[in-house]
Amino acid sequence: MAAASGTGFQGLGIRDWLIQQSRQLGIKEPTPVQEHCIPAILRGQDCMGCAKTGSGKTAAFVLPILQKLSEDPYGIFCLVLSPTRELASQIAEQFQVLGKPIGLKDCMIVGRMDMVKQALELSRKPHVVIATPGRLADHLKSSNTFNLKKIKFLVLDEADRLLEQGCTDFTKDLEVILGAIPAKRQTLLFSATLTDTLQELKKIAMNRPFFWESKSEVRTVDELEQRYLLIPERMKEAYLVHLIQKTQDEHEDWSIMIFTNTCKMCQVLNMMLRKFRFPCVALHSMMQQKQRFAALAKFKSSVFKILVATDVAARGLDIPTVQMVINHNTPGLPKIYIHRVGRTARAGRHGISITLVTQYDIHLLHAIEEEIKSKLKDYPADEKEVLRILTHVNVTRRECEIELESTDFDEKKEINKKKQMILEGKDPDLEEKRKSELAKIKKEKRKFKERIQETLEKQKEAQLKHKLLKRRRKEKEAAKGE
Ligand SMILES: Nc1ncnc2c1ncn2[C@@H]1O[C@H](COP(=O)(O)OP(=O)(O)OP(=O)(O)O)[C@@H](O)[C@H]1O
Repeated sequence: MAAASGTGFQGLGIRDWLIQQSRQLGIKEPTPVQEHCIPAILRGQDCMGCAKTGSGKTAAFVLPILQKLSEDPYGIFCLVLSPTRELASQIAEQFQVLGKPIGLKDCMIVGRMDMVKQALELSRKPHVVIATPGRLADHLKSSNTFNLKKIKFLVLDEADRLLEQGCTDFTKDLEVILGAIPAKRQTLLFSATLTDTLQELKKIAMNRPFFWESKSEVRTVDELEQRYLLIPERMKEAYLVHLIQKTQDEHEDWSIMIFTNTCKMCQVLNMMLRKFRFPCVALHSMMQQKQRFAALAKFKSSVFKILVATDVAARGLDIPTVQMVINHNTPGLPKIYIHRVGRTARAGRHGISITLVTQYDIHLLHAIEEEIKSKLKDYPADEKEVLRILTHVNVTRRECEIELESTDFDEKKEINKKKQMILEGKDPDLEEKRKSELAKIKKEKRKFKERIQETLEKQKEAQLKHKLLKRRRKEKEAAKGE
């Protein structure tokens, strides 16, 4: 990985015990984001760091926080927020390893895990709390056995995701959390894609933050080979099977992450690839949390070399063995593309990404290229081979869909949706009614528009006929006159 030129971590003010500890993780020379952000954080400034995927942003905040903690240890000293439970777990691991010499006590507060156990851990005043916003807000609302009134550091990892109103909207939970922490604190915000939400983020970091952004024009790393494959929609899965087979034949030791856009598609692809005897596991938000952690652990340890995931795995996950990312769907937002492909080619390693693009997605590909300031190259696939397996793959995929439909997968999805609404303080039945009324109004509007269109067209037709008749009449009269 490109190390910064300078006098190493010592020159940045990091103490020897932390330098020793970092070495054990292969962190020897600071990367540019570390070189610039660590001194600012040690000086006591708020900090916003925007650097490419896999460039060491986590250590850029973990190291100075641990150093400050070692000078004045108490609990709860630091709160880190992450958009996903898997990422929270990874950050907790970095804190544990680097903070071992000072006997760091950390605590992870994430959804779908035992709430009572978590409340007990919080009451024991850990030094660092790493949390997803929803679950932490629940604890703050329901418990008085802990408080966050003395925290010195607030970290928002993947800060732009925490602020945007995507399918999981964190803004209400953030309000609760920001209301429970002191105004006098250091706020640290990191992501590979901060710039869209810069103004909102600046409001959270109140004290004119130190802002550092990597200079390079291209927004993905040089070590990443970015390819695309233009294919017909109905051949997507056949191409996917072909790509995986080819990669496994040529590079036995590679791990592959496949991203797709829905939980259902993720489940179907996983089932289908397993029928072709590929060693794969799935990761999506409709799985139980224990299953999610277990799937990720199996993939990380290379027991399974293929992970089929939704965007729940797109940000932050650091798995060095991932050499290839396949986008089963072209991401609708360039930002999501940047994070997905950033799961490979990390920390200076090489990697390849292949994005499947259908006839309907070409504009998305152009938007991605414009945003990352780089052109993707065509991937040469063996079309004959794909045609040979096409029917078999499509039949297998259909079988998996039927198999999944016979389970309660869709029902579970509905139940999860309702649960989410209740948590957001909405009444699911009322919402349902509102939705169907809205759909009715839309339908009526559409019919009305269609009727108007029809009338206009009829009028136009009549006018044309009238003109035509007039012209013919004139022509006849002219002929008679002659
Ligand atoms: N100074 C360093 N030298 C070598 N390796 C490092 C250094 N700092 C961090 N790393 C390693 O680089 C990898 C990527 O780091 P990290 O996960 O912090 O990236 P990131 O910038 O947060 O990426 P993302 O935007 O995808 O979340 C990790 O395995 C980490 O241990």
